This record gives sequence, C-alpha cells and structure tokens, in this order.
Amino acid sequence: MDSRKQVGVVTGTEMTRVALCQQLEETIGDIVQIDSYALDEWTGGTITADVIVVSSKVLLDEPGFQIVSPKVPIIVARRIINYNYIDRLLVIPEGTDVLLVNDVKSTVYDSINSLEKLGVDHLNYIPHLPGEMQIRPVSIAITPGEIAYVPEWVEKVIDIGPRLLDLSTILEVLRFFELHDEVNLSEKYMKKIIQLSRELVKTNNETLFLNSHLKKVIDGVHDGILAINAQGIITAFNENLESILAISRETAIGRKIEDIIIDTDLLYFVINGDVEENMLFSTKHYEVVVNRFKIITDHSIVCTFKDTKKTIEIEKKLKQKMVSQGYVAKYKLNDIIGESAEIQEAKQIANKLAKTNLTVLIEGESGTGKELFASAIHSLSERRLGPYLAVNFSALPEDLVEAELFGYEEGSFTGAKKGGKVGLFEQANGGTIFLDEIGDISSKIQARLLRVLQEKEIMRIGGNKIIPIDVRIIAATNCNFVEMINSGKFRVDLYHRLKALYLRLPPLRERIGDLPHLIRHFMIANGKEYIQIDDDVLKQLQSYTWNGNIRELKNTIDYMLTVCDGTKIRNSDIPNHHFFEMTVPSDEQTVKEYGPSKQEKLKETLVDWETNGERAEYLFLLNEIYELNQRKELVGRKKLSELTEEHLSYRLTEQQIRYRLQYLEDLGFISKRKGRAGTKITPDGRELLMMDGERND
Ligand SMILES: Nc1ncnc2c1ncn2[C@@H]1O[C@H](COP(=O)(O)OP(=O)(O)OP(=O)(O)O)[C@@H](O)[C@H]1O
Repeated sequence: MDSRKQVGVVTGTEMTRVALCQQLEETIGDIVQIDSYALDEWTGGTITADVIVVSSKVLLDEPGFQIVSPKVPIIVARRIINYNYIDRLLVIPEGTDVLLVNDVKSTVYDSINSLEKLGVDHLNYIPHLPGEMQIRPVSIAITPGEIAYVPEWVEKVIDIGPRLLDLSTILEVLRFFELHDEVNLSEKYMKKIIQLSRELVKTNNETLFLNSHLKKVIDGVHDGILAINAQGIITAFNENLESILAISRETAIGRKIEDIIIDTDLLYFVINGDVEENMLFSTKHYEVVVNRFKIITDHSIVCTFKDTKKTIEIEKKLKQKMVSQGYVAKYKLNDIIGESAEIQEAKQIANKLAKTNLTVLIEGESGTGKELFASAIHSLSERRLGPYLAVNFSALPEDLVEAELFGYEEGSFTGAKKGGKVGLFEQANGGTIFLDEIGDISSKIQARLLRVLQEKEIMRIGGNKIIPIDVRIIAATNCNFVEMINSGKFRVDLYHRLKALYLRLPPLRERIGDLPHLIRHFMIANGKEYIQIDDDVLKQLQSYTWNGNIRELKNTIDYMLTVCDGTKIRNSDIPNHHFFEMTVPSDEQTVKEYGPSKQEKLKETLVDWETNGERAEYLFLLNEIYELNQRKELVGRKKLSELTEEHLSYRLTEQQIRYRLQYLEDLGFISKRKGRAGTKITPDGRELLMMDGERND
C-alpha cells in the first residue's frame, strides 16, 4: 500500500478536476498521493484523505459537498489563470471589448483580477454572469473553461482552460505535511515561467517580423492606407497617408479615429460610409479619392486614399509610352487636309465606317494617306480608348511576321525568347490593328489571317491554347488585288473577308485642287507659315503627276523650305530642273516580272554574285536601302558610300555606287525615282534578301 500522504482534490466540474490534478501531479506528485473528485460526477461514498483541497469556496456550501468527511482538514484553493493560454489573449488588439465569462460572480471578478495581474491588461473586460443580458454586442468572449455560459450571439470564444492553483496553495499543502523543504517548488515554477516567456518572446518576434514586413508592404503602396479596428482605433497608417493628411504615423496609430481626422465629412465617410464606397476629398495640397471597405471577420475598416493628380499623371505616362510604341492612334479626321469633293467624300465614308466594327480594306497609291485614315477611323470608333497598332508588312522580314503577329510560347523554336512572346493581335485586344501593305504577306500568313477573321481567335506558335481576341482589322494596300488574285498570289476568300468595308483614297493628281491647302499645311507644320510661294512654282507643282502622292509632296515642300532664302519659294528652289517633266513610273511598273521561274532566277543571281565575289557587296547595298526605306529616309549615294566604309573593309566611291545601283535596278531589285522620291527596294529585292537570310540560317 502507498505510504505517501494523501491529498484529495474536490472540484465542481470534471474539467477543473483534470486540470488541477494534472498540475499537482506535475509539481508534487512524486511526494504525495493525489486523488481527485468532481462533485457533478461523484456518485460513490464519502471522500477521505489527509487533506482536501477544494477548488472554490462556493463548493463548501453545495449540498453535494457533504460527501467529504467532516473530519478532514480543508484547504480552499487560490486560483490563477492558466498562463499556458494567455498568448491567445495577447494577440487581441489593444482596447478591444471582451466578455469575461465564468460560472459565478466571484470567479468572474477573480479571473479579471488575475488576468490583469498577469499583465494581460490591454483588453476592456466586461464581466458576464450566466443568464445576464448585455447592452452592447461584444464579439469576443474569454472564459476559463466555462464555455456553456457564453451567450450564443458571441462570434468568437477563447477558452483559456480552467484556472490553476496558485503557488501559495501548493505551498500550503506541502506545509500541511511539513514537506516544504523536500521539494524546490519555486525552481519548478521558474522553469515553467521561463518556458512560457520563451514562447512569448518567440511569438512576439514573429509578430514583430510580420508587422515590419506588413509595414514595408503598406508603405510601398502608392496610395494612402488607413485601417481602424472595430473600436475605431487606428491600426494602420502608411507613409503616403502621412503626407496626404499631414499627420505623422506615430501620432495616429493607437488613437481614436475621431481624434485624428478633423474633416467631419471624411470622418463620417470612414466610420459610417456603408452607403457609398468612395468619395472625393480635398486637402490644401491634394485631391484624393477615398475608397472604403469593411473586413467582415473582425469589423475593421480599411480605406485607401488615391491621389487623383498622380493617377492622371500615371495614365498620361502610360499613354505616352503607348504613343512611343505606336499603340495610340495619332490622327483624327481633322488632321486630313483637303477641300476637294474626292477627299471630303472619303472623309464622310470614313466617318460612317468608324461607326461599325467590320473589317475595312483601304486601297490607294503609296502616300495617299491610308495610315492616316486608318488612324482616324480608330479614333472615331467605339474602340478609341483601346490600343491602336500599325503593322507594316513590308517592314517586317517574312520569317518574323508570324511570330510578331501571333506570338509564341517559350521554347517553340530556336531563338525563341524565354517566357514566350505576346503577339500583336493579343496586344491590340480591345482595339484596332492596322495591317499596312497587306498584299506583301505570304500564303502561310494569309491562311492564319483568314482564321483570325473567321474565328476571332488566335493560337500562339508552339502553343495549344486558343486565345479569343476582340480586334478590329483595317488593312491597306497599294497593290492591284485583281491581278494578285488572278496570278494566285492572294487568296480570294481572304480578300473578300478583308473587304467587308471598303475605302478608296484618290491619288493627289485626281484632286490637285488640294495642293495649295496641303502646301500651307506642311509649311505650318514646319513653323514657316510666313513663307510665300511663287505663282510659277505653284503652277509647276500643280502640273506634276505626284506618283508618290502626299508623301512625295511633303518631302518636296520640306526640301524647298530648307533651301529657300528669304520669305518666298522660287523656281530655283525646286529640287532639280527635270523634276516636273518626268512621268515617274509607279511601283508595280518598275517591278520586273520574273514569271514562273522567279525563285530559280533569284537563286541564280545569288550564285553568280558568289562566283564573282560580289555577293556581300550587293546584299549589303540592298539591305541598307531596305533599312533606309523602313526609316523613311532618303537613299543618297553619299550616304551609301560612307556606309560601305563603315561596314565593309573598303569604301565605294559615289560613282561606283551609281553603277551598282543602276545594275540593281536593271535586275529589278530596286526602283530609282528621280528627284525627292528616291530609291526604293522592290518586292523582288526583299525576296532576294530573305533568301539570303534563309541560307545563313
Ligand atoms: N490628306 C492629308 N493631309 C495631311 N497629311 C497627309 C494627308 N494624306 C497623307 N498625309 C501625310 O503624308 C504622309 C503619308 O501618309 P500615309 O503614311 O498615311 O500614306 P500611306 O497611303 O499609308 O502610304 P504607304 O502606302 O506608302 O504606306 C504622312 O506623313 C501623312 O501624314
């Protein structure tokens, strides 16, 4: 039989019994024998022991307590909160109202007392007894193991477990048996306390880390941020808000919102703005839009303050970026100059076309303003706020066209960029894409384009996902489509799809009456509106055929404005005296027709050049002409001569360049126009360059 002294523990409930018994076992269980009883469960006979520890004074008056033998001495326990759970309380924000629920009045107040003594004094404890009414709703209840008494409407219950015996009660038990020298109780307690402190420090560090991380995040946001808890205490106030409200974070955090925000409209909105979600608010230096939202789980409120000026600036910058990348339509209908019936009619039609969403085909000679009209149609359409992208097919090397238009997935071909590429169609989503010189596209691209028009969807190269797109297509050409279709160069089905709507732009010679208006327009654009033009010069300009149309006219005016002395343009300022007597052949007429064996002939040319050691030189010249054309710069013999010195190991004289250009023109790879129209690479010239590119791959 156990010879140790017997301690009986009597509690009201089973839960308290288990907790106190476990506590005594851990502390003095090795020197005394512990038996425990809960009155609400005990059905056996009389309880005897050397001493009885009763968990609460109130139990002594309970009828059930008679089961304890009256001979046995009794120690009434002093209880303290179970510190193992107080970390659950420390995370509740300061000043929060909490119900403290226990079974009887004395234990409610005891619990509050002991919590405050333990340092958990940052909460606003509201004592709550079983069955008591509460006037204001409180969302959190704390109870030391008495969950049953917590009112149903409380949203969150924190059970900190039954209160434990305090150190003095355990010492009293030991003294009773005169065993107090045998066990170093304070050491055991200290160990527990140290362990608890460690956990608290750890939690505290984690909280500090999270707080500083969160602070960095909210300070990094470009808007002002304000958060208040359910009690109206400010819990977040970031750097941007400091400057908007001209209040420091240190002053604001932890204070009641009404002490900080003096503007009554704003205060009302922050606290009660359930109806509206945002409001405009002005300070001396700022105009801000305040957005407000409630966090349902803890009834806190978060507001963001967006500086409208900054927002507009950001939008402006974004727009500028888009413009520089060509994502915004530059022209409106008013930018199209001309009083003639022809151009007025074209403008009226464009206005009507803009109202629909259908594909438009614009036909017109080079330089008649096709891009200008496409841009104006977009600007007038419902899509005007969406992107506008202009793609010039003659500017893109054939093998790049597909990747540029449709994009690709990562690793879909050698040299594909990491992360893949978003194609132009995807980039133009919600807007308009202008496909210039559509007659230049290969049959492969024609087939893909047809699919875009039919299905309104694309698939990236190497991808398997179908991407729906909402893009309006405006295509333009200066080619004769009928000829191209007849010779099998262009798909008839694609042609019809593109030509859902149609706009023909008249060449300048058909509306020569517009010439004076256009000349004035270009003078103003050059800031030289004060310059007059000699009548004779005007007559000569009016009799010219202008195959390069408005672009050619613009170049001519730019030239004459540069060379003229004084305030009048005279005959001597005309670029060259043969200039207006020539009938300049159009692009198509200068392109040499190769017939069915064209590819063969191109290959033969490359082989010939290779054999004669001329390949690098001719291809270099062709490539430079191509590049200059893309940049819409004039191809000059002097410039080409300088470029040879820079990029080849020798310099070709201007005379040598002249011979070579003549030779390239004879072969149909370039077309040379007299005067300002300049030298251009022909489609065959481009094909030859591409063929050379393929060989290099
Ligand atoms: N009616 C006009 N009023 C003012 N400027 C014009 C007009 N038409 C064309 N231009 C100007 O002429 C130049 C050529 O116009 P645009 O590029 O639109 O022609 P295009 O038909 O698309 O040429 P291409 O077929 O060679 O691409 C541009 O500088 C444009 O601003």
